[in-house]
Amino acid sequence: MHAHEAGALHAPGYSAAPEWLPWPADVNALEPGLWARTVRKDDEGVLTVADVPVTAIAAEFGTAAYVVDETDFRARARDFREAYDAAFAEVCGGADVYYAGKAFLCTAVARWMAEEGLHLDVCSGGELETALRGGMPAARIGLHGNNKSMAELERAVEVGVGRIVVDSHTEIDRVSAIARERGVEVGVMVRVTAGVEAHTHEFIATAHEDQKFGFSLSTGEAFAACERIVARPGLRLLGLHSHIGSQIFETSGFELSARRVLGLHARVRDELGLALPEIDLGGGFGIAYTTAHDPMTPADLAAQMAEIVARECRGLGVEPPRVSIEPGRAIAGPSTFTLYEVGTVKRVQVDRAASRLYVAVDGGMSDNIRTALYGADYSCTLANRRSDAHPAVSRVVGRHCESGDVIVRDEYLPADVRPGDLIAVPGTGAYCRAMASQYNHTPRPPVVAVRDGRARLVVRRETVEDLLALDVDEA
Ligand SMILES: Cc1ncc(COP(=O)(O)O)c(C=O)c1O
Ligand SMILES: N[C@@H](CCCC[NH3+])C(=O)O
Repeated sequence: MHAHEAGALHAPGYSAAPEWLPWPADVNALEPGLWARTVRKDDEGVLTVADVPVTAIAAEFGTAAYVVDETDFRARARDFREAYDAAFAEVCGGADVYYAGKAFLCTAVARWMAEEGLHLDVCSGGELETALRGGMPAARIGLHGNNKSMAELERAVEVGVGRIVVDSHTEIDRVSAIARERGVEVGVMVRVTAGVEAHTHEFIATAHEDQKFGFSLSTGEAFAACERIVARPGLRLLGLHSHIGSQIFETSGFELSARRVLGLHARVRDELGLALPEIDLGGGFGIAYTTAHDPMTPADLAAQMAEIVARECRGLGVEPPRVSIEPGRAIAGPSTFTLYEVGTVKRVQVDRAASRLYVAVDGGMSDNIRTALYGADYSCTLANRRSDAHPAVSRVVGRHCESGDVIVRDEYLPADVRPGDLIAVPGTGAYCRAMASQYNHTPRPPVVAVRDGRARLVVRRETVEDLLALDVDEA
């Protein structure tokens, strides 16, 4: 609602809440489907994770803090691995799940993924080193990126990553040169732009034609890339790769991209005489940030995708290659909430009929840029007590020097929310710590992993000393 609309007529019961946000039956209750699996509220209304109260987490580690339910993170990874392996068993002997580390990666997470039997998709030298330090076997790592540096490519070949997903003709030549110099053979996949308009935010769609990723299928570039790889020494073409975008809820986009990419797979067989052993259908599976989202389970997704691949392969008369996928958000996202402390509360009149509570917390766009960047919606709850106050339309904002510094645009909080209260925002495991900045010289929050009644740091809080450590003092 804008100021110039202040004179508009409003129906009785009008409030500043958007239509999709339902009036809460109990403003203290946790919305099912938004929280990690060991998260509850105790009798006093205190949020707990794996039986550890957030009041204790705040006291020990401070706020703002990302709190990850390790059991949940691991279980989601395992659910994907088992569901895809089972669904694709008869189609192509099983499937591999590459956790997309860009969603959130630290040494501990790399270790969890190695232990849970997943593969890992990295997209930079930094992610590669983190994966290795976490004990992920190099053979289970895939390297992505539209502009990998020579140093990154050399390191990837040196440690023997399982695959490099090539994104340009220049890169094909670079990897070939590195392989030849080292006298090794490098497995590569071709990133294919399948020309699919994924139904998601423009900034996170990646398979339409007019963007930077991959080789276009429709112009013949993708086939040309395959020909080039086959002709270059030191390269082994493993297969084709397509990723259509992120936060996607329907399988129709995957169906279209699978059909097109498998069409190219058939052409490579027919014209180059090569039965490529693999295909990767990417990640992008959506999660529930609010009650407006209704994601599919990994089992349903896997079953639908297995049916799509089997049908398309039958139609093309090709032997189904081994399938892999790359979920990031769907594994990391729901496992984590961000814990903040309230600093100030303001009631702001949005027009003649309605007001909104502006609840300012000790974080903001530096620890969650997604609201400002994509217009993402989040939910939240009062985490340190229960309240009998009536629900008030609220907006959780940060402490940065921007009016767009919003974390949760629309939510009901108890009207008596006050300084010193704790607020928890679920669904912040993906692309929050990973995209965190030090804007306004704000040290980045720690990541606290909780499991079996014990909380521990897996990423410590940044300090002002960390921030200053990069400055070159010319005094
Ligand atoms: C190549 C590739 N694979 C996997 C992912 C993971 O996407 P998501 O976190 O939406 O599953 C991305 C990011 O969108 C990506 O670019
Ligand atoms: N960072 C984006 C998704 C892009 C994924 C990387 N290809 C998000 O927060 O939704």
